[in-house]
Amino acid sequence: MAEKLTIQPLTKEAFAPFGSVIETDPAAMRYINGGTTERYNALAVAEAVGEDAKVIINIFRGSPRSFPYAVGMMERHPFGSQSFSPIDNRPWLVVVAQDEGGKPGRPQVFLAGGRQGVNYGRNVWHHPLIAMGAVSDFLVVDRLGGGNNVIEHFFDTPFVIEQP
Ligand SMILES: NC(=O)N[C@@H](O)C(=O)O
Ligand code: NI
Repeated sequence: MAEKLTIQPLTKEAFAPFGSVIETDPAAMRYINGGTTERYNALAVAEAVGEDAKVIINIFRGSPRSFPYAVGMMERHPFGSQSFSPIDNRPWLVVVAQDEGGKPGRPQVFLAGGRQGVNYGRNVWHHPLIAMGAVSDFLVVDRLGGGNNVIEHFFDTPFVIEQP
């Protein structure tokens, strides 16, 4: 029987074990350009290590997932971080897990607002992009380089996310 996963709101504090939240945090803001621009500074740090490693900027166009949704696998990127920032101002889901002996533990699900992005730290277990409601574009900053940068784990029994 698939275990149901609860959904919690995405906050900087709750997400801290997994990475950073990319949002207009007043604590990170300073005025630049003669006061015409608010700079929300250093919300996350992109990391790229290993052979020929580069930080790259991408757009992912995610098709909406249908619910109830089965979380059957998680992945991690050993050579770099990976960030997702929504372009279409639509809520989406972030699914992460702590590492337990080299495998993901019980997934944790966060509901991200349309103006909230995340940066998964290097090697953090996460589920691939889960867009909701309509085809949604995300600005993605991650790593290009040598070696295999994706490790996947498939659960013996999927977990399930009911309709958010
Ligand atoms: N495959 C790919 O680049 N995407 C995944 O890493 C993901 O987290 O969506
Ligand atoms: Ni990924």
